[in-house]
Amino acid sequence: MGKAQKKTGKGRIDKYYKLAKEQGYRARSAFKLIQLNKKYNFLESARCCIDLCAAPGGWLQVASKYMPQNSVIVGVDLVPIKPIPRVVSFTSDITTPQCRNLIRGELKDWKADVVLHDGAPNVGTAWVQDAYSQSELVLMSLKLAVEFLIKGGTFITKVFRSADYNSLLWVFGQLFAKVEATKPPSSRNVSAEIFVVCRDFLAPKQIDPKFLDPKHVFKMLSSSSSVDKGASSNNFQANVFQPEKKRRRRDGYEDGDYTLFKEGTAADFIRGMDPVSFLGSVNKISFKADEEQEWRSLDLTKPEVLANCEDLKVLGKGDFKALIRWRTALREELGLDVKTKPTEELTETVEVTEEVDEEQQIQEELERLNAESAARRKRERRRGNEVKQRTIQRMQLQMTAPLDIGLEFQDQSLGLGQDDVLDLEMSKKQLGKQKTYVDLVSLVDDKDGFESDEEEQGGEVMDEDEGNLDPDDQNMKVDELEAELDGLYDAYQERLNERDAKYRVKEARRKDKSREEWHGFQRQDDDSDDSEESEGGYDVVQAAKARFGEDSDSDWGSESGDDPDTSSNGGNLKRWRGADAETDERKSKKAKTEQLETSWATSMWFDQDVFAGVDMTVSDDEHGDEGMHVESDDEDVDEEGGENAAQSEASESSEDDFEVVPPEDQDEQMWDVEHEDQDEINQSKIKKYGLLTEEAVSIAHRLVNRETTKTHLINDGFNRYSLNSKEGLPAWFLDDEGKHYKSNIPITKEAVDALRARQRALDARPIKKIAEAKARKKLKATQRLEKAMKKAEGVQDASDLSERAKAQQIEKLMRRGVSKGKPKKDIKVVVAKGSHKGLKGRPKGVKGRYKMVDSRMKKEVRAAKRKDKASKKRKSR
Ligand SMILES: C[S@@+](CC[C@H](N)C(=O)[O-])C[C@H]1O[C@@H](n2cnc3c(N)ncnc32)[C@H](O)[C@@H]1O
Repeated sequence: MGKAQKKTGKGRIDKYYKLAKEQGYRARSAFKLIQLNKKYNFLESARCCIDLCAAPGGWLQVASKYMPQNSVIVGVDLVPIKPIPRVVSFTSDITTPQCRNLIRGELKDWKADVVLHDGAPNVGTAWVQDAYSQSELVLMSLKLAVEFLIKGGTFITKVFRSADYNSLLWVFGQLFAKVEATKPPSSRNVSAEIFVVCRDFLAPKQIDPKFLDPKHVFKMLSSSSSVDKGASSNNFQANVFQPEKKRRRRDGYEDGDYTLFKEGTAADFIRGMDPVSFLGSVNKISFKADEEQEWRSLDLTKPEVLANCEDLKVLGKGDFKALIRWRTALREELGLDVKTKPTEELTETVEVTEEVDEEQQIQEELERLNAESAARRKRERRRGNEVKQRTIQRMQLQMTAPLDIGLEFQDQSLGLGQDDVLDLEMSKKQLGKQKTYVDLVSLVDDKDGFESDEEEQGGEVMDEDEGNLDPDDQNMKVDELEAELDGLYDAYQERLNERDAKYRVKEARRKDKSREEWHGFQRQDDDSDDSEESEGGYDVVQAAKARFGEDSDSDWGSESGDDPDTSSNGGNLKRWRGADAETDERKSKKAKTEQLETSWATSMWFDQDVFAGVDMTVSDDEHGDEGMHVESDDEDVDEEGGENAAQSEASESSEDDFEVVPPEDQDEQMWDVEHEDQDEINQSKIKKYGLLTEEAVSIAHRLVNRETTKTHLINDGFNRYSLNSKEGLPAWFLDDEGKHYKSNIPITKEAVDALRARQRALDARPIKKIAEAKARKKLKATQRLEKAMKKAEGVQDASDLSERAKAQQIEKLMRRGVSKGKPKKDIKVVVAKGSHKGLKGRPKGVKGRYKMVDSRMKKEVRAAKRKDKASKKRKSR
């Protein structure tokens, strides 16, 4: 595969660009004509050629090169073309009669053999030109071509594959014997352009003007595709009352209509037969005529109606309906309509006026839409509940972690492929057509007005719908919506956090306590030299070291047990011997603790609003276990358990023992009681880790240097950021405020340097793995020594040995005890080179253990390792 083409700027440079430069063509498009001519050979025999839309003149250069000497070549373009030998060029718009006259003036009564057209609307110059679509330009060039082409002549034009393409081909087919569409290799694949080569001009005596009239040629098409384009009256209706996703006018503007802003008169609206499509097609309703001015001053023309008439593109469904109601009332007032009976009766009436039918139609359509949307909401709610139930079941079966619930929940709510942002657009669609969401959305995209209304489709609130709901229902809906939005936000946060590597590590540690801290080695039995099992920890070892002094090197290993009271070797040994039984107990406790943690996390999770209303049965046992969790003797768990216990205790006591009393003083609400214990937490953190932020260190420096006082600091604490009530504010808002709405405490260079120095000191510590390896080594040494001592005791007690023999044996044992274990046997590595490769048997001159290696083997070993690693990775996924 070749290199991908760059798309922008100089990146557009490609083979043909370079070739054009080399060969002196003004545009790379010259090669398109060269290639077309190579295929159809129309230039060599041509005596007269007209190039429409010819600037900068690449095609003219080609024509001049390939056409016979003394042939006539005329080029026209909106922009001036630099002179080219043998070419006459002028500046004109090919859609104007002036251009036609200029060509006529140049050719006199000559006819052209070839008419070329490579035009494209000049996007970005004059907007009217922009709007003039390519297809219309093609039709205009055809109009000139049929006027100037000789019978049997060739017309070559560029068209874009669009909705108009077939219509154009049909017209070409009426005027030329052979019509072929082709894409020369130099035309970029990414471009939708295609060249149509029309040969053998039929030169009919009479050409039906409709063939060259864009209104006529593209009419069929627009009517056939009107459903798509949203241009038919039906669709306008749909646009107003059931806005569909806005479709851009990719096919260009409507015939003869090149403006975006349209004004309609009130008379048209009132007297017209299709008020709904009228509303969908204009931007403003004006009151200019005398009659309209009178309507304006009528009582039934309320100020809201007038305001609505000012800009229809910003109206919602309710506003449109108000306008329709106004129209009906006015028509009745003017005597254009008779007052109609209720809908049920109307259905039985056969002779109803057309307008009444229409109103009724709208009414029915609206009712149908309301019913549909209600059913859809219900379906969605049911589906949502099913998913929640399923997730809870899976949770109970421990098939999923609380985090997964968020993801599933978010998946089903946000839809697929929307995980980069908190997508309000999707959420509001998913969450139904609720008023709250409109409020939310209006914050975001109100500017788009009608367009956004259309794009939001069902998202627009059915004002009357809401009006029909009783307030309780509405409140419930709003609560539901808010809860779901909260859930979505949580899931979004979850997702953000999960992308954060630090958070992932934290989570992994939280879930797997064994990863959090290394707890040293667990004593298995005396002979075991497997060091994988661990209990104790480097930190504990260090602490023990600190407690018993650095000099007792051989002792500290034995101190690594959990019980600090056990200070002697003997005591530890006893502990270790009893460790088997204890380990089982500990394991079961640990498992229980983990289970408890999960259940705590689960209950926390299900405490969220979003699960309100879902029937969840959590067994009492699980709750009851929380107490145990607190009592767990595991150090780390204890810490968390303490917190959890405190929390659960607080919540329990608040539920059982206290009655919640609404605050008497409004001011009290201003205080952030939720984080009352934050100071304590901060203090304990500072005690444990020291000051951690530049701000804190800066303040500390200032205090030490007497640049500030405690009172000052307290006074500074009362600022505009400190007394904000957080009551009732959504979580996403508070999060955002937490990030940005806070005072900036100045930091000093010294503070930053101090923190950096501390960090460097921390980094300079031996890494955990080294510490672990050292500790392992020491543990083994201690084990060996103990073993030796035990054996020595046995030797000492032996009665059949002389004192001398005993002494010798004990010495030997002790030597073995303090030695570094069995020395590793030396294995010689013999590299098999040249003729030795692949030879079996001991190589000459090599004594002892040996291993033959060669380069092939090295590669194979490496490959095997690679494969092993890859398969491990796959398995772990
Ligand atoms: C792709 S360029 C033509 C390149 C030309 N074939 C060449 O090889 O140098 C399209 C040209 O169409 C011209 N054009 C667009 N609309 C026109 C119009 N209404 N009348 C005349 N020229 C027009 C633009 O000015 C532009 O120069």
